[in-house]
Order: sequence, then C-alpha cells, then structure tokens
Amino acid sequence: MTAPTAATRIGDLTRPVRGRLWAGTALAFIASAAGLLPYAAIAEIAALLLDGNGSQAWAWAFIGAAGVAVRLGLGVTAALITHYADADLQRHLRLRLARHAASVPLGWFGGRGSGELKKAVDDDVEDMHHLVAHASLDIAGALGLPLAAIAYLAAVDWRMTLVTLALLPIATYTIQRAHRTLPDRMAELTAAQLRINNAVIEYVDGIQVVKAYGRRGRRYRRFAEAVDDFGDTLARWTAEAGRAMFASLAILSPAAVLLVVAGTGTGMIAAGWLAPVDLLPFLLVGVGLPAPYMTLLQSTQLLRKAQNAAAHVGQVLAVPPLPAPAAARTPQAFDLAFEDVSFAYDDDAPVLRGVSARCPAGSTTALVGPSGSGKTTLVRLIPRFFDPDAGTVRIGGTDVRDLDPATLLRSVAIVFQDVTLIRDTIRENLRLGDPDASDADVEAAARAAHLHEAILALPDGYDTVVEAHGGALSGGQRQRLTIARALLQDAPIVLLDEATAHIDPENEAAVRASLARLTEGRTVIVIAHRLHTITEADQILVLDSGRVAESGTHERLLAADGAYARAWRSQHGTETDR
Ligand SMILES: Nc1ncnc2c1ncn2[C@@H]1O[C@H](COP(=O)(O)OP(=O)(O)OP(=O)(O)O)[C@@H](O)[C@H]1O
Repeated sequence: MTAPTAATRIGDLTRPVRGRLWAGTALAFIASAAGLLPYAAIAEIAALLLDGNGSQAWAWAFIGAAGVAVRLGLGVTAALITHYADADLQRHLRLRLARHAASVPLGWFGGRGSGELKKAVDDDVEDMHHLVAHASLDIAGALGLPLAAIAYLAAVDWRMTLVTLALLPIATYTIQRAHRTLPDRMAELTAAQLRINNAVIEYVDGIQVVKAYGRRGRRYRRFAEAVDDFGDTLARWTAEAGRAMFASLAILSPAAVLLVVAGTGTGMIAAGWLAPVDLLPFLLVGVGLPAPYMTLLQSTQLLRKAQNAAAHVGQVLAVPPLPAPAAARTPQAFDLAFEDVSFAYDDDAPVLRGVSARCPAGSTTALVGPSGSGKTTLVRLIPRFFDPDAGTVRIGGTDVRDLDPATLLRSVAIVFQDVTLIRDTIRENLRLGDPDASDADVEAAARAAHLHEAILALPDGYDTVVEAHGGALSGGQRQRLTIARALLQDAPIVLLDEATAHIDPENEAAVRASLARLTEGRTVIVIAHRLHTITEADQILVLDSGRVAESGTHERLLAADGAYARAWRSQHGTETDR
C-alpha cells in the first residue's frame, strides 16, 4: 500500500463539502474578474471625456457600478458558502475522528495517542478553517482579476500589458525565495506543538503525585522544556515569516507598480508608441492588480498551516483500527491462556518473548518480576489494548481476536492505578461499569467497596461532579470508586494492579476487603510488587525481560530457590518461608 500524499489526504478530508467549495470558488472567480470593471470604466470614461464624448460616459458609469455590485454580491455569497461548508466540515471531521478513536486499539491512547487526538480534534480541525473557507477563494480571486485584466489591457496595448504583468512572475520568484524555508519552520512548529500537548497531558496526569511529593520533578521539566522549545521555534518562525512578508509587501506595493507602469508608459509615449490616453487603463488596473495577489500571498502561511493540520488529521485517521472479527463469538468459559505470545511496542525491541501460561477459570495468577519485565503489557493484551505480534491470547479457548470487542471489554474488569474518571457525577462514573444499573445497584456496589458513607458525606452525594483526575475525592476513595465500578461490571475476569491495594495506608483494610469481594470466584490476574500479598495465589508467574523465568506456587518457587526466592529474601530478610 502506498502512503497517501498530502493532496489525496486533503481531498479525502474535504470530500463532504467538495461541491460547495467548487461553487464558492466559481463565484469568487467571477467576483474577482468583475473587479476589473470599475477600473476599466474610469479609464474609458476619462478617454471619452478627453475626446469630448461625455454623453456616452453614463453607460460606462453604469458598467463600473454594476461591476462593484457583482464583485461585492458574489464575493460575499462565495465567502458565506465556504464558511458554512467549513462549519459543517468541522463538525463532520470531529465526529469522524471521535468514531475512529473508538475503533483504534485502546493501548494507542496510552502512548502519544491522547496528545495526537487532542491536537487533531481541537487545533487541527480549527486550523483547517483557512483551507476550506478561504484558500480556494483566494486562489480564484488571484486568477480572476489578472485574467480579465489581460483580456482588457491586451486590447489596448499588448506591449504595456506585458510590462504591467511582468511584475507578477518577478514578485512570485522573489517571494518564493523569501518563503522557501518556511515549510521547514512550520513542520518544526507543528512538532513543538505536539510535544507541548503530550507534555501537558503527562504533567496534568501526574499533578497529584507531583503535588503530594512537593516536587516538580521530571514531568515538570519535560513540560517546561516543551514550552521553552515551542517559544524558540515560534520566534524563529516569526522572524522568517516577517522577512518573507516584508519582501512581498515591498515588491507588490501600489507604489512599485506605479513606478514601473508610469516609467515605461511615459517612455513609450515619448517614443510615440503609445497614445497618452491609453496609459490610463494600465495605471488604474496595474495599481489594482496586486491586491488579490497579496491576499493570496498573505494566505500562503495560513494555507501551509492548514495543510499541515489536514495532514495530521489524516495521519490520526490512518491509525489502523483494531481488526474486528468477521463473525464475533461470545466466550463460553473464562479460563485464560497465553500461547507463545510475543509483542513489541511500535518498532521497539520485543517486550514479551514467547510467553505461555494457563490461568484456570476462578483461579488467581500473580505476575511478578522486575520493573519493565512486561507484566503490565501482558495483562493489556487480554482486553486487546494491543494485539500480540505472534502467538495467541485465549479466553475460554477462543482467541480474543475472535470475540466481539464489546463483549470482551465487558468480560474483563480492569482495576489499575491509572484508571481515570470522567467529568461527570459519581453515580455516572460508577455506572460506567454497567450502564443499565439501577440507583440501588450503584449504591450496593459503593457499599461493597466501603465507599457509600464517604459519598454521602460529599455536598451532593452521588450527584457530586468529579473531575477526570479525581478532584474532591481522596486517592483511596478514587481507588474504591474504580473497585465499585468493577464490582458493578460483574466481569468474570479481573485484572488488578496490586499497587492499587496499598497506595493509601489509611484505607488499606477497606480497599482490601472490597478487592476480596471483587475477586471472589473470578479469574484474576494480579500484578504484584509486594510478594507477601500473593503467597496465596494459585500460581505465580515470574517474568524477566519478557519471558516466563519461573512459575508455580509460592512454596514451590521458594523450594526451587531461583529468582523468586531471591526476590522474596531481599524483601523479607533471610526467612525462607512466610
Ligand atoms: N505504551 C508504550 N509504548 C512504548 N513502550 C512501552 C509502552 N508501555 C510500556 N512500554 C515499555 O515496555 C516495557 C515493559 O513495560 P511494562 O509496563 O509492561 O513493564 P512492567 O513489568 O509492568 O513494569 P512496572 O513494574 O514498572 O510497571 C518497558 O520497557 C516500557 O518502557
């Protein structure tokens, strides 16, 4: 498959409003061409008056006035058409991006994805305004008047026509030279903007932790660096764009045009090649010619920005959706199996290398291993945050890729530390676990998660609005809210980050009790950091560099005296048993 070019991407994105864009462009072309009429009328009236034929001047006065009316009327209509088209396209693209976001792998949002999506939906769609609402009108405007002028002026004197129009290619060349580095600067600016978006999300995500430790830390530094970097890039862009604009303004100013046309024209009159009255159209029309061209030039920067924005929207829309099964199946049982599973993020080194394991229905499997050994990644493959590059993950014997995606997500409750809330009431946040749950069900889940009393103590109880990052809720309350949500989901498979259970020591007992309710009788995979919490697990998988280094029960692993036993001893002194 060949990569789509920028032009095909823009063509694809603007397809829904293409007809209206063409209509607006055609009207803008006619409006621009009609802009010649007032200038031509003045020149003709002057010629008639000089010839003593003043009585015919009225007809030209009427033509000139009609030209002004057509130019204004069609110009405004064209702009209205494209602006309405832009409003519709913005809505269409935002919905299309949102629909696409729903189809891409969930894991994409954990990497650069959130920042990319935010930029596409917020900034890029808005930046495309110029492309849709103005660019084609500007181009039509810059063509209509010169073409009409060529036809009119050539009828007066072709040599002077060439002189008058010669400025345009000279100006184009000069200006293009001045603009040639701008696309690179623009690409830098876009990249810097993306870095800020990602750094903002990362910083805001971590703000609780940052505040809790009273330190600004690495995330803040990355955020500050991104802001500085953006400032420097913007300054470079502004300097170069300013120089380019100055060159354009100087060469296309009415004074420059007047100088060339009047100078050459006077010479030609002196040489007897041109009648003095015939210089008038060139002076009048020549001075009016650069105006639409200037608009076009001034719009090139915005156009480039809009093209970059469109290209980025195209890239986000090109993120491959998670393949959906042709004939979706429903899991009949809830045991889990990993068969020779390998996985790498993007083009990085493999994070999982040939992992095989079985987790019987209703059993608890603990994943342990050094940081970065792939525990979280392995767990993410179950609800298809990503699909493995090789091997298979099965639920009840069925490849998860063959399961109906919605059923799969409903069957798996995820209780991780980084599960965020949505900006809505506590009740609706809980109801995410089961959209059909009654208020009584919601309250029962909150009670089971030891959260009910705390919710009632809030100003609006269950109707208190929480922010995406918790807002009024304490860390422990947020944890219990995610647990209550998972309880409501009543999923047969529970994926748990053990860190969730002990981050808030005050509430540890309550959190533990609610977790016990959540995991009872389910197939559970728990990512464990403190080994004493998982000694009862039915099996423990020890991951090391993406491989299963050891597996077995706590006792068997201690007896085997391998990596697990060493980790146990380092956490619990020299005891050999719990
Ligand atoms: N979204 C991602 N994009 C790229 N690389 C990632 C992503 N998530 C994790 N990684 C990398 O994959 C490797 C395994 O990470 P993973 O989070 O699975 O390990 P872990 O064993 O759960 O670690 P920890 O105990 O620190 O949470 C790490 O090198 C990590 O940097």
